[in-house]
Amino acid sequence: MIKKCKLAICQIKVAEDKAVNIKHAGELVRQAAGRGAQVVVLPEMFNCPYETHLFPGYAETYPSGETVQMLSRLAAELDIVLVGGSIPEREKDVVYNTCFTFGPRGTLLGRHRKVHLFDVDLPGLRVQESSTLGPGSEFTVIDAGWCKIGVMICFDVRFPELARLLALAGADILVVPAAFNTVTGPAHWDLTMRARAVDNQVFVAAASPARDNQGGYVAYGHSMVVDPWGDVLARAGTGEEIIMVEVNPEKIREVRRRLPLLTLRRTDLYTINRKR
Ligand SMILES: NC(=O)CCC(=O)C(=O)O
Repeated sequence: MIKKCKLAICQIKVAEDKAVNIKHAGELVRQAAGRGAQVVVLPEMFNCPYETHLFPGYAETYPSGETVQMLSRLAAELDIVLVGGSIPEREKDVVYNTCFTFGPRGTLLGRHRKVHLFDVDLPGLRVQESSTLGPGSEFTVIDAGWCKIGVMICFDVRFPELARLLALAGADILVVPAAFNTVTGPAHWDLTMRARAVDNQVFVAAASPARDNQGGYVAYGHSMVVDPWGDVLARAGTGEEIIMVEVNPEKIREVRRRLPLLTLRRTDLYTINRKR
């Protein structure tokens, strides 16, 4: 079962230069660990501007890629669980939007490839992730020692089915490296993160890049941690920031004992039988 732990989110500004991004992410992770964080989370595409046409050029392979090497080294050196946001990852001819999580010995604890690609056509926002990315096809729950972490990458969080699967598989915290934007963020960021927490009575930790108004895609910011009751424990502004909370397992137990949603489900009714 989950133990008390300190979790930090590094809301970092992403630049064009991959090497600069890797170095800068390392500096913020170091700061978070220096403040006592045992679990540190980075945002979606933290080593690459969120521009779909750039993903293949920034992509790297596991385990030789420079970003994954840095994440593994840093997790070992700082003795932390490092949820490495996401990066473009290449395997054979396919590029994935992938989150690598490393443990205190620098070993890979889990790899989540974004399952739901962000293909949308909204007023002021057209994105087609599937033009350069392939979708993952597995769900990911990581035993991180302190807690079990279910990983979803950004758009994945809009699909309650995935969050429910992760919770039923034992996740205590849904960690969401994300890059919502200034179109959908104001309408749905808080709502969606809080909804997944309340539905599943888990913690949700959502990590965004800092906002860069000069960028082609303007990230929303406002990284946040929500508790199993839906209360927001910490919320960043739009600039660079580290937010930190203590995750207390008692909160999951208390909320589930008083309001036993997961045990009161009527799973006997939840299949559609079409009668002709
Ligand atoms: N990078 C993403 O998946 C963005 C998802 C998003 O902004 C949303 O509204 O959903």
